[in-house]
Amino acid sequence: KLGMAYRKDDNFGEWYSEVVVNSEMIEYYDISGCYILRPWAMEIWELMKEFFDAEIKKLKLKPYYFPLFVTENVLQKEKDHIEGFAPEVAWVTKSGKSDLEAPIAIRPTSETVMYPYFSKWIRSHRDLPLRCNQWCNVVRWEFSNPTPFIRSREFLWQEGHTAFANKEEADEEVLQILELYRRIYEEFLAVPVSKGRKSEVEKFAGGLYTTSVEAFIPNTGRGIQGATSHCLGQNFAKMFDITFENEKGVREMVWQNSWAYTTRSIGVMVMTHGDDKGLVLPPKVAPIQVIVISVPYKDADTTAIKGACESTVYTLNQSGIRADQDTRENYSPGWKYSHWEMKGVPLRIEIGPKDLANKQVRIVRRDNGAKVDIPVTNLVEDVKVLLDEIQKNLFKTAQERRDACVQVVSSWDEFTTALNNKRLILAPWCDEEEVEKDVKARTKGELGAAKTLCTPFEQPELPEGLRSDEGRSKASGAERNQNQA
Ligand SMILES: O=C1CCCN[C@@H]1CCCn1cnc2ccccc2c1=O
Repeated sequence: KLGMAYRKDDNFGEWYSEVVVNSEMIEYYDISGCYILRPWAMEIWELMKEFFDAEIKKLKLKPYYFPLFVTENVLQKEKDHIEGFAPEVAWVTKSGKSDLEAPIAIRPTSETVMYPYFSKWIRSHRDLPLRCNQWCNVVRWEFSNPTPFIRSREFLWQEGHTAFANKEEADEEVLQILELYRRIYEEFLAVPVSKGRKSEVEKFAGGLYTTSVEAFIPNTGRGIQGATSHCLGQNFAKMFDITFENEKGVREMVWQNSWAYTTRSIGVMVMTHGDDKGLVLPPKVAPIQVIVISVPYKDADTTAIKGACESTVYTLNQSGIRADQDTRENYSPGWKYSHWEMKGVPLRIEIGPKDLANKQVRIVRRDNGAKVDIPVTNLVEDVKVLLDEIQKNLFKTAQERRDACVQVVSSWDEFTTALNNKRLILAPWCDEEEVEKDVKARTKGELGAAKTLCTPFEQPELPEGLRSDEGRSKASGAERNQNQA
C-alpha cells in the first residue's frame, strides 16, 4: 500500500492512525486500547532508553524489577488519592476455572508495590538516599478514546522512585529529572516542551507538588503532558511508615520523589513531525538514518551498483551512522522512495550508473525534500552534517509552529476566543482551585473543557494590575485523562 489516504490538516485522527500503521510502528490488536509495538517503534524506544538510562546511572539510580501484581489491601493503602483512579485498575480474579481467594490488581503504577519494601530496607540515614528505577509496563483500563502511543490500556514507561533524608535533596532531584525529560523531548524527539509546575487541581493528588514538561499539538490545538516529576513530600512515608534514624538518633520520615516518561513520547513525536507522505523521524531517534537505494538502468551493471550500495552502507556504519540498503529487485526505485519516506528515514542515498561513473551519490532529505549530489570521498562528513541539520531544522520548525500558537491573554473574553482558536494560552493565574474548576466548567464545549497545563518556570513580564500571584499558567483545550503518568 503506497501513499496516505488522509491528509494531516484535513483528518488529523485518521491521518495519525494511518501513519503509525503504514510506517510499521504499530499493528492494531483485537483488544481495544491495546497495540502491538513493532520494531520501528521499539527501536525508537530503545534509543531513548539508552540515553535516559545512562544519564540516571550518573545520578546513582539502581535498576530494580518489582512484581506486576499488587494485593487489594496494599493498593487501598493510598485510598485518599486512589479513589479518583479506581475505575482504571485492572484485576485478576481467577486462575483457570477457580476463583482467587482475593482479587489481585495489575500495577497501574508501583508506589504501593514498592513502598512496603522501602519501609523494610530503610532503617538508618546510611540507607539514604535510596534510588530505584524500573523499566516496565503498566495497565490502566481507561475508557476514553484510545490512541496508539498517546492513550492505551497498557503502555511502557520507566518509573523512578527515590527517598532522601531531607526536602532539599528531593527538590533538587525533581528538577534534575525534569531536565532529562526536556532533553529527551527537545534533543532527541525534536519536540519543544514547556517546563513548569502543575496546579493543585492537576497535580498527582498523593504528592506534595508536580512538575512536568508540556508539549502542544497545533493540529488539535491541545496541550499534552510529556512527562512528570513529582515531589511526594512525606505523604507516602506516613502511609507506609518509611522512617530512618538520623545522625542524632532521632527517627524521621523520608522525603520522596517519583517520576516517569512513557511510550506516549513516541506518539507526540509522530504528531509533531509527520506529514502527508507519512512519518518524519528526527535522526537522533531514527532506527535507520540513511537508506541506500540502487537505481538500476536497463542494461547497467547492476552488480557494480549493488557493490557500491554495499560499500556505502559499510562506510557509513563504520562511522557510527545507522545505514541500511534496499536493493530488492522486485520493487521499483519509485516504490522504494515512497516506502522509506513513509517510514520517515531522514536521508535517502540513490546510486545509479551515472553516480557510479562520476564517483558521487545523490542524497535526498526527508524533512524538506532537498536533493544534493556529493562526491563519495566526502560521504561520511557530509552525511553527518546533513543529519545534524535535519535534527535542528525539525526542532526549529516545530518550535516556531508551537510559538505561533501561543496566545498571551489578560481577559476572559480573550481567553475564550483564544481557546476556540485552538491556541496555547498564556494567562495570568491566581492558582486557586475553585477558580480552576470554574474555568473548566465554563469552558465545557465541543473542543473539550480548558485544562491548565502548568505554570511555566520561565515567566514573561506581567503587566501591572493583572490578578496573579503565581505568574502565568499555560492552558489549552483539554484532552480528558491527559495524565498518562
Ligand atoms: O506519575 C507518576 C510517576 C511514576 C510513578 N507514579 C506517579 C503517579 C501516578 C499517579 N497515578 C496515575 N494513574 C493511576 C491509575 C490507577 C491507580 C493509581 C494511579 C496513580 O497513582
